[in-house]
Amino acid sequence: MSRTKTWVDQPSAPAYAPPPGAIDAHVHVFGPEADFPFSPKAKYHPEDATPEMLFALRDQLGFARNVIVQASCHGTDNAATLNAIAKSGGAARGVAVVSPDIDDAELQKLHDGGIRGVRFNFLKRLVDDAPKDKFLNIARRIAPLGWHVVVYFEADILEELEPFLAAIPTTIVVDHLGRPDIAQGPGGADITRFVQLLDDHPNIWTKVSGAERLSPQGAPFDDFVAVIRPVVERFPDRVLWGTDWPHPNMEHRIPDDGTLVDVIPRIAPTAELQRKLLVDNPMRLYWPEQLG
Ligand SMILES: O=C(O)/C=C(\CC(=O)C(=O)O)C(=O)O
Repeated sequence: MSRTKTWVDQPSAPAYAPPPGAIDAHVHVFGPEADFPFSPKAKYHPEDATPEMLFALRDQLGFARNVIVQASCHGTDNAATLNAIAKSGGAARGVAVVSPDIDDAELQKLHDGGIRGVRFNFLKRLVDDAPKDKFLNIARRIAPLGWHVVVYFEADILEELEPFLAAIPTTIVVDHLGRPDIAQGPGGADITRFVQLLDDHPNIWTKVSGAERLSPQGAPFDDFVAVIRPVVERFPDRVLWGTDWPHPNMEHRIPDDGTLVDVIPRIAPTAELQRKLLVDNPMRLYWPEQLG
Protein backbone atom coordinates (compact mmCIF):
# COMPACT_ATOMS: atom_id res chain seq x y z
CA MET A 1 0.00 0.00 0.00
CA SER A 2 1.54 3.37 -0.95
CA ARG A 3 1.51 6.00 1.76
CA THR A 4 -1.14 8.71 1.53
CA LYS A 5 -0.87 12.37 2.51
CA THR A 6 -4.14 14.01 3.42
CA TRP A 7 -3.29 17.47 4.78
CA VAL A 8 -1.95 20.78 3.49
CA ASP A 9 1.40 21.91 4.86
CA GLN A 10 0.52 25.60 4.96
CA PRO A 11 -3.16 26.08 5.83
CA SER A 12 -4.54 29.58 5.35
CA ALA A 13 -4.82 31.83 8.41
CA PRO A 14 -8.43 31.71 9.61
CA ALA A 15 -10.32 35.00 9.90
CA TYR A 16 -11.99 33.64 13.06
CA ALA A 17 -10.03 33.71 16.32
CA PRO A 18 -11.11 30.98 18.78
CA PRO A 19 -11.61 32.08 22.40
CA PRO A 20 -8.81 31.64 24.98
CA GLY A 21 -8.47 28.00 26.00
CA ALA A 22 -10.13 26.66 22.84
CA ILE A 23 -9.87 22.89 22.33
CA ASP A 24 -9.62 21.17 18.94
CA ALA A 25 -11.43 18.03 20.10
CA HIS A 26 -10.97 15.70 17.14
CA VAL A 27 -7.47 15.17 15.77
CA HIS A 28 -5.25 12.16 15.12
CA VAL A 29 -1.54 11.42 14.91
CA PHE A 30 0.00 8.91 12.50
CA GLY A 31 3.19 7.27 13.75
CA PRO A 32 5.92 8.21 13.22
CA GLU A 33 5.93 4.78 11.67
CA ALA A 34 9.57 4.10 12.57
CA ASP A 35 8.64 4.30 16.28
CA PHE A 36 4.95 3.35 16.16
CA PRO A 37 4.20 0.92 13.30
CA PHE A 38 0.69 0.81 11.86
CA SER A 39 -1.62 -2.11 12.55
CA PRO A 40 -1.38 -5.08 10.17
CA LYS A 41 -5.16 -4.69 9.81
CA ALA A 42 -4.96 -0.98 8.83
CA LYS A 43 -7.16 -0.03 5.86
CA TYR A 44 -4.94 2.91 4.85
CA HIS A 45 -1.23 3.65 5.10
CA PRO A 46 -0.67 7.33 5.81
CA GLU A 47 2.49 9.38 5.85
CA ASP A 48 3.70 10.32 9.31
CA ALA A 49 1.61 13.04 10.96
CA THR A 50 3.66 13.69 14.08
CA PRO A 51 2.90 15.34 17.43
CA GLU A 52 5.19 18.24 16.53
CA MET A 53 3.22 18.88 13.33
CA LEU A 54 -0.05 18.71 15.28
CA PHE A 55 1.11 21.21 17.91
CA ALA A 56 2.38 23.63 15.23
CA LEU A 57 -1.06 23.50 13.56
CA ARG A 58 -2.79 23.98 16.91
CA ASP A 59 -0.79 27.15 17.56
CA GLN A 60 -1.24 28.46 14.04
CA LEU A 61 -5.02 28.05 14.16
CA GLY A 62 -5.29 29.70 17.59
CA PHE A 63 -6.20 26.67 19.71
CA ALA A 64 -4.80 25.90 23.16
CA ARG A 65 -5.40 22.15 23.47
CA ASN A 66 -6.16 18.99 21.52
CA VAL A 67 -8.13 15.81 21.99
CA ILE A 68 -6.26 13.09 20.13
CA VAL A 69 -8.49 10.26 18.92
CA GLN A 70 -6.87 6.89 18.19
CA ALA A 71 -7.21 6.31 14.43
CA SER A 72 -8.06 2.88 13.03
CA CYS A 73 -4.67 2.61 11.27
CA HIS A 74 -3.08 2.10 14.70
CA GLY A 75 -5.54 -0.62 15.73
CA THR A 76 -5.73 -1.19 19.49
CA ASP A 77 -2.11 -0.20 20.16
CA ASN A 78 -2.48 3.29 21.60
CA ALA A 79 1.27 3.99 21.89
CA ALA A 80 1.37 6.71 19.20
CA THR A 81 -1.59 8.52 20.80
CA LEU A 82 -0.04 8.24 24.29
CA ASN A 83 3.30 9.48 22.94
CA ALA A 84 1.62 12.59 21.50
CA ILE A 85 -0.27 13.26 24.74
CA ALA A 86 2.95 12.90 26.76
CA LYS A 87 4.77 15.33 24.43
CA SER A 88 2.01 17.94 24.71
CA GLY A 89 2.97 19.03 28.22
CA GLY A 90 -0.60 18.80 29.49
CA ALA A 91 -2.19 20.36 26.40
CA ALA A 92 -3.65 17.13 25.04
CA ARG A 93 -5.82 14.30 26.22
CA GLY A 94 -7.10 11.37 24.24
CA VAL A 95 -9.57 8.72 23.23
CA ALA A 96 -8.32 5.13 22.89
CA VAL A 97 -9.39 2.08 20.93
CA VAL A 98 -9.08 -0.96 23.17
CA SER A 99 -9.22 -4.70 22.83
CA PRO A 100 -12.23 -6.33 24.57
CA ASP A 101 -9.87 -8.37 26.75
CA ILE A 102 -7.91 -5.37 28.08
CA ASP A 103 -7.25 -5.76 31.82
CA ASP A 104 -7.88 -3.23 34.57
CA ALA A 105 -4.19 -2.43 35.03
CA GLU A 106 -3.90 -1.50 31.34
CA LEU A 107 -7.01 0.69 31.55
CA GLN A 108 -5.47 2.48 34.53
CA LYS A 109 -2.25 2.97 32.55
CA LEU A 110 -4.26 4.57 29.74
CA HIS A 111 -5.97 6.83 32.30
CA ASP A 112 -2.60 7.86 33.72
CA GLY A 113 -1.45 8.60 30.16
CA GLY A 114 -4.34 11.03 29.60
CA ILE A 115 -6.99 8.83 28.00
CA ARG A 116 -10.56 9.80 28.94
CA GLY A 117 -12.68 7.79 26.50
CA VAL A 118 -12.88 4.79 24.18
CA ARG A 119 -13.94 4.83 20.54
CA PHE A 120 -16.24 2.30 18.91
CA ASN A 121 -15.93 2.44 15.12
CA PHE A 122 -18.74 0.97 13.01
CA LEU A 123 -17.47 1.98 9.56
CA LYS A 124 -16.99 -1.18 7.50
CA ARG A 125 -14.38 0.47 5.30
CA LEU A 126 -12.24 1.11 8.41
CA VAL A 127 -12.65 -1.95 10.66
CA ASP A 128 -13.26 -5.67 10.12
CA ASP A 129 -15.83 -6.07 12.87
CA ALA A 130 -17.71 -4.07 15.50
CA PRO A 131 -18.98 -6.50 18.17
CA LYS A 132 -21.74 -4.69 20.08
CA ASP A 133 -21.79 -7.14 23.00
CA LYS A 134 -18.05 -6.73 23.57
CA PHE A 135 -18.27 -2.95 23.17
CA LEU A 136 -21.01 -2.88 25.80
CA ASN A 137 -18.79 -4.78 28.21
CA ILE A 138 -16.02 -2.26 27.66
CA ALA A 139 -18.46 0.63 28.17
CA ARG A 140 -19.57 -0.84 31.50
CA ARG A 141 -15.94 -1.14 32.63
CA ILE A 142 -14.79 2.35 31.62
CA ALA A 143 -17.81 4.23 32.98
CA PRO A 144 -16.56 4.06 36.61
CA LEU A 145 -13.29 5.69 35.51
CA GLY A 146 -15.31 8.76 34.52
CA TRP A 147 -14.65 8.06 30.84
CA HIS A 148 -17.08 8.45 27.96
CA VAL A 149 -17.65 6.55 24.73
CA VAL A 150 -17.04 7.97 21.25
CA VAL A 151 -19.04 6.25 18.51
CA TYR A 152 -18.45 6.57 14.78
CA PHE A 153 -21.19 5.36 12.43
CA GLU A 154 -23.02 6.36 9.28
CA ALA A 155 -26.65 7.49 9.12
CA ASP A 156 -27.95 4.29 7.53
CA ILE A 157 -27.32 2.23 10.70
CA LEU A 158 -28.59 4.72 13.28
CA GLU A 159 -31.92 2.98 13.78
CA GLU A 160 -30.27 -0.42 14.19
CA LEU A 161 -27.73 1.04 16.67
CA GLU A 162 -30.18 2.83 18.95
CA PRO A 163 -30.77 -0.05 21.42
CA PHE A 164 -26.99 -0.45 21.74
CA LEU A 165 -26.54 3.28 22.34
CA ALA A 166 -29.38 3.26 24.88
CA ALA A 167 -27.60 0.54 26.89
CA ILE A 168 -24.33 2.50 27.28
CA PRO A 169 -24.14 3.69 30.90
CA THR A 170 -22.04 6.83 30.34
CA THR A 171 -21.79 9.89 28.11
CA ILE A 172 -21.67 9.12 24.38
CA VAL A 173 -20.11 11.41 21.78
CA VAL A 174 -21.10 10.73 18.16
CA ASP A 175 -18.41 11.58 15.60
CA HIS A 176 -19.39 13.91 12.74
CA LEU A 177 -23.13 13.81 13.67
CA GLY A 178 -23.39 10.19 12.56
CA ARG A 179 -22.65 11.29 8.99
CA PRO A 180 -26.06 12.57 7.79
CA ASP A 181 -26.69 13.15 4.10
CA ILE A 182 -26.31 16.94 4.04
CA ALA A 183 -27.83 17.15 0.55
CA GLN A 184 -31.21 16.38 2.20
CA GLY A 185 -31.11 19.90 3.71
CA PRO A 186 -32.04 21.17 7.22
CA GLY A 187 -35.34 19.25 7.37
CA GLY A 188 -33.86 16.08 5.90
CA ALA A 189 -34.62 12.60 7.19
CA ASP A 190 -31.08 11.87 8.41
CA ILE A 191 -30.57 15.00 10.50
CA THR A 192 -34.16 14.84 11.80
CA ARG A 193 -33.61 11.29 13.07
CA PHE A 194 -30.30 12.31 14.63
CA VAL A 195 -31.83 15.30 16.43
CA GLN A 196 -34.56 12.98 17.73
CA LEU A 197 -31.84 10.67 19.09
CA LEU A 198 -30.31 13.57 21.06
CA ASP A 199 -33.77 14.67 22.22
CA ASP A 200 -34.48 11.16 23.51
CA HIS A 201 -31.09 10.55 25.16
CA PRO A 202 -29.67 13.41 27.27
CA ASN A 203 -26.35 11.54 27.63
CA ILE A 204 -25.67 11.65 23.88
CA TRP A 205 -23.43 14.47 22.62
CA THR A 206 -22.03 15.05 19.15
CA LYS A 207 -19.04 16.49 17.33
CA VAL A 208 -20.36 19.06 14.87
CA SER A 209 -17.30 18.43 12.74
CA GLY A 210 -16.65 16.88 9.35
CA ALA A 211 -17.83 19.69 7.04
CA GLU A 212 -15.11 18.61 4.59
CA ARG A 213 -16.40 15.00 4.64
CA LEU A 214 -20.14 15.68 4.68
CA SER A 215 -20.63 18.69 2.42
CA PRO A 216 -21.31 17.85 -1.23
CA GLN A 217 -20.76 21.55 -2.08
CA GLY A 218 -17.34 21.85 -0.44
CA ALA A 219 -15.83 25.10 0.90
CA PRO A 220 -17.16 27.42 2.22
CA PHE A 221 -19.64 24.68 3.27
CA ASP A 222 -22.90 26.67 3.07
CA ASP A 223 -24.88 23.41 2.85
CA PHE A 224 -23.24 22.03 6.02
CA VAL A 225 -23.83 25.30 7.91
CA ALA A 226 -27.54 25.34 7.02
CA VAL A 227 -28.06 21.82 8.41
CA ILE A 228 -25.72 21.93 11.43
CA ARG A 229 -26.28 25.39 12.93
CA PRO A 230 -29.75 24.44 14.24
CA VAL A 231 -28.16 21.42 15.97
CA VAL A 232 -25.63 23.64 17.79
CA GLU A 233 -28.41 26.03 18.80
CA ARG A 234 -30.63 23.21 20.08
CA PHE A 235 -27.92 21.35 22.04
CA PRO A 236 -25.42 24.05 23.07
CA ASP A 237 -24.12 22.02 26.04
CA ARG A 238 -23.63 18.74 24.16
CA VAL A 239 -21.52 19.71 21.15
CA LEU A 240 -17.78 19.53 20.48
CA TRP A 241 -15.77 20.60 17.43
CA GLY A 242 -12.56 19.43 15.80
CA THR A 243 -10.52 19.95 12.66
CA ASP A 244 -10.07 16.17 12.14
CA TRP A 245 -6.45 16.88 11.10
CA PRO A 246 -4.68 15.01 9.44
CA HIS A 247 -7.94 14.13 7.66
CA PRO A 248 -7.59 10.38 7.16
CA ASN A 249 -8.73 9.07 3.77
CA MET A 250 -9.31 12.57 2.35
CA GLU A 251 -6.52 12.42 -0.25
CA HIS A 252 -8.96 13.24 -3.05
CA ARG A 253 -10.44 16.30 -1.32
CA ILE A 254 -7.83 17.62 1.11
CA PRO A 255 -9.30 20.45 3.20
CA ASP A 256 -7.62 23.69 4.23
CA ASP A 257 -7.73 23.77 8.04
CA GLY A 258 -7.98 27.58 8.11
CA THR A 259 -11.17 27.37 6.03
CA LEU A 260 -12.57 24.74 8.42
CA VAL A 261 -11.97 27.02 11.44
CA ASP A 262 -13.96 29.74 9.67
CA VAL A 263 -17.00 27.45 9.71
CA ILE A 264 -17.15 27.71 13.53
CA PRO A 265 -18.74 31.18 13.88
CA ARG A 266 -21.26 30.24 11.20
CA ILE A 267 -22.53 27.14 13.03
CA ALA A 268 -22.11 28.76 16.49
CA PRO A 269 -23.04 32.38 15.82
CA THR A 270 -22.71 33.89 19.32
CA ALA A 271 -19.70 34.24 21.62
CA GLU A 272 -21.52 32.14 24.23
CA LEU A 273 -22.19 29.27 21.80
CA GLN A 274 -18.56 29.40 20.68
CA ARG A 275 -17.27 29.31 24.27
CA LYS A 276 -19.45 26.29 25.08
CA LEU A 277 -18.49 24.47 21.87
CA LEU A 278 -14.75 25.08 22.07
CA VAL A 279 -14.00 25.45 25.80
CA ASP A 280 -16.70 24.58 28.36
CA ASN A 281 -18.01 21.36 26.80
CA PRO A 282 -14.67 19.68 25.98
CA MET A 283 -13.30 20.75 29.38
CA ARG A 284 -16.16 18.85 31.06
CA LEU A 285 -15.21 15.64 29.27
CA TYR A 286 -11.42 15.87 29.16
CA TRP A 287 -10.17 18.14 31.96
CA PRO A 288 -13.04 18.10 34.51
CA GLU A 289 -10.62 18.42 37.43
CA GLN A 290 -9.60 21.88 36.17
CA LEU A 291 -13.14 23.27 36.31
CA GLY A 292 -13.96 25.53 39.23
O1 LIG B 1 -11.08 10.14 11.74
C1 LIG B 1 -12.11 10.42 11.16
O2 LIG B 1 -12.76 11.35 11.55
C2 LIG B 1 -12.59 9.68 10.05
C3 LIG B 1 -12.04 8.64 9.39
C4 LIG B 1 -10.91 7.81 9.82
C5 LIG B 1 -11.08 7.19 11.13
O3 LIG B 1 -12.00 7.45 11.85
C6 LIG B 1 -10.11 6.18 11.59
O4 LIG B 1 -9.19 5.82 10.86
O5 LIG B 1 -10.26 5.74 12.75
C7 LIG B 1 -12.70 8.27 8.13
O6 LIG B 1 -13.89 8.61 7.96
O7 LIG B 1 -12.04 7.67 7.27
